[in-house]
Amino acid sequence: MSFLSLDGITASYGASQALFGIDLKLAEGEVLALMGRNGMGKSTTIKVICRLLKHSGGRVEFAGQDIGSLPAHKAARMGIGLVPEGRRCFTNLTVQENLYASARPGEWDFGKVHALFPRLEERSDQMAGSLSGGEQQMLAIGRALMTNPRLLILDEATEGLAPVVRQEIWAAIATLKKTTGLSILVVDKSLSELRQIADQVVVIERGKSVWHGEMGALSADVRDQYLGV
Ligand SMILES: Nc1ncnc2c1ncn2[C@@H]1O[C@H](COP(=O)(O)OP(=O)(O)OP(=O)(O)O)[C@@H](O)[C@H]1O
Repeated sequence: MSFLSLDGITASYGASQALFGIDLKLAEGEVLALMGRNGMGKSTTIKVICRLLKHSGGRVEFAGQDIGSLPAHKAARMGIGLVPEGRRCFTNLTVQENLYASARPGEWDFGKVHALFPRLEERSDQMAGSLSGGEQQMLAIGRALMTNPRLLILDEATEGLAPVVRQEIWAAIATLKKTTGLSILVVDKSLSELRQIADQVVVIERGKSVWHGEMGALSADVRDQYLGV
């Protein structure tokens, strides 16, 4: 049974329709890459999963439950942890306060987050707004982990970061895959890194899911047609 499943999801921003039929399945413990060119509907799909945007049609299930009528805070409480595009940490709180603010009981605590990102321990008392972009990204991931999610969603987690920092973030995601039973949904454009980590891929084109399958089966034709790589 799928841990997360979207079936025929449609959604709009006011009068402007952005999703025209998204189907997606993610099994427990797997990593799914959501791919597609700019503006195709990846972030909108994530908003529907996190209940930040109401869908107009279709069905969204998480952990065996229809979550279509839940508000965002209840979806979060069920175990959906989001690392949003643009990081969005509390810039006027310290690193430690940021982590504390999102903490919920479970195995993820300060110690585990610090072990994953030692830099966050070194910067504990520093204001989040004074961190580098990469450190803020680590903090955003740390914050999501402190909620003790069962599904971690990363929206463009490596965008705009220097190559060496991107590698640190990818290494942390690989560690999460290897050492936890977390299900992970990742939106990113770097195919070479996604290849190392994703089990499944869903490709979105103009608000519709047009291809899904195992990462190893993502052919050059599909890449040419939908990803432009
Ligand atoms: N708040 C909004 N109000 C109106 N339209 C929006 C809003 N957010 C996104 N859209 C539109 O919905 C469509 C899908 O956007 P979305 O951000 O989901 O794409 P994306 O695949 O995540 O793109 P990117 O890779 O550039 O982040 C686009 O046409 C976009 O212009």
